[in-house]
Amino acid sequence: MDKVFIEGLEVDTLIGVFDWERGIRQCLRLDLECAWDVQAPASADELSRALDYAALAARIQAFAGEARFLLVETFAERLAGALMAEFGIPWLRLRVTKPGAVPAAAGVGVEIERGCR
Ligand SMILES: Nc1nc2c(c(=O)[nH]1)N=C([C@H](O)[C@@H](O)CO)CN2
Repeated sequence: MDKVFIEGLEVDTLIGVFDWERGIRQCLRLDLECAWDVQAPASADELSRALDYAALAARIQAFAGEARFLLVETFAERLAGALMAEFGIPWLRLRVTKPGAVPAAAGVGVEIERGCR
């Protein structure tokens, strides 16, 4: 299966369950893999047939800018749904890391897979 991916995309968003988290913005780090045929855009050498990773990244930044979720689970689910619907992605794996949440850990978060390969 071919994939288009974005690795280590950092976004600022309002996220967290505690009162002190509702008044600040925090960084999330996103790793995204999307099933997408690479042969067709490669044979035509045309961006219009490719899954445009720059457009994906811009949409993710806009989503994070408006989001106000409590849980990283909710952030991941809603973002995955939006990207699949808007870009026609049949399958994706999305990992959302909240780097500062547990100081003794390099990162904590969730990873989800949605759709069919
Ligand atoms: N499974 C989760 N556990 C926790 C979350 C979360 O979003 N999903 N969030 C918090 C707090 O917001 C924490 O990140 C503050 O440091 C705790 N556990």
